[in-house]
Amino acid sequence: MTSPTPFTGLLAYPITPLGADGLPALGTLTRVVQDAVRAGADGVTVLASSGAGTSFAPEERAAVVGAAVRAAHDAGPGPSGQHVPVHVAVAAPSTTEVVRHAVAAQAGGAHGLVLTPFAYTPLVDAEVVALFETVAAETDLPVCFYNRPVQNGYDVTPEVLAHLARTTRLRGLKDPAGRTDVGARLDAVRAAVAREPFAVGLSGDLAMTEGAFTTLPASDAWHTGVAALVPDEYVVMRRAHVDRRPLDAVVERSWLLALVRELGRLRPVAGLHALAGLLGVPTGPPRGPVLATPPEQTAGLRAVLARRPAAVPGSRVPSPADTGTGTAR
Ligand SMILES: N[C@@H](CC=O)C(=O)O
Repeated sequence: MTSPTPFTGLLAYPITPLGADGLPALGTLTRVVQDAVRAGADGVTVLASSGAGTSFAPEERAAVVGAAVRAAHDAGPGPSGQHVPVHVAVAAPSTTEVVRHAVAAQAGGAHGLVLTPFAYTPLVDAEVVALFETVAAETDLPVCFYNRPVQNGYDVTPEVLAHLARTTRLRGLKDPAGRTDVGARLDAVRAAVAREPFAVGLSGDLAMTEGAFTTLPASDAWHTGVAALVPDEYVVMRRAHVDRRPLDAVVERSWLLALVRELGRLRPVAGLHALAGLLGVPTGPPRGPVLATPPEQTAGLRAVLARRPAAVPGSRVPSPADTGTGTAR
């Protein structure tokens, strides 16, 4: 990373818990966000894919953003000694709607935006650039590019990132950790954005957990939905990865690997809701068309949870090594 950005460190992406009425359960969300912050997460992103952001109406999104911002603030300072930032994912099928979400997020106290280009037909560079530049003209918030090449049919190039880092407040990338030649990709992005404040981050729990102590290259950030539900173990793994202390992390890493492999057998968001329920975080199933995980498919998750390490000593103690990569908010 070339200089401070808020998209740095371990960034937890909570589900949006739902009540029996099908509406966002703000008390439960508050608890999830506070647990993640107190465990040592460096930031929180609501309403992304784990949080099923595109399934909520504007007033529901505003309530989620407000609850998350309050929760993160009330949880006290994070590892950097300052309150952790809350980012809001603002994907929508039209630029008008993205801008509306972005403006609302800023009004609701968000500290950053996470934006993935979203369309039925894969977009081209000029359309993506126009989208990000339009958002930048309407809000002051820093933006993280959420790159989803498989799902969106668009894979952002280092050149487009460099352009946007110059012309907008693009300050980060969330890129798949499982892509081929991820190390070369990160190097190419870093070289392209070297003149701007920019955090090069990864996502994909399986690739990150499998590779954390072997092939996974160093990155400024990990973006993860699983970390929002089991933050203690994730904080330990991230810090061990950053500090290159593999032996300290082996218990948590082994357990997380088993957990993410089980989650990989389930549908993505529904699997996180099932995990939440098993962890005592009350939530209904995600909104349709996503279906709830059938109870008979949760045996593997139950077995992994039964083997959860009893305690994660020291996981709530801030590590200068993790914040020393330039985090500043
Ligand atoms: N891709 C996830 C975060 C990483 O696990 C999301 O958008 O919620």
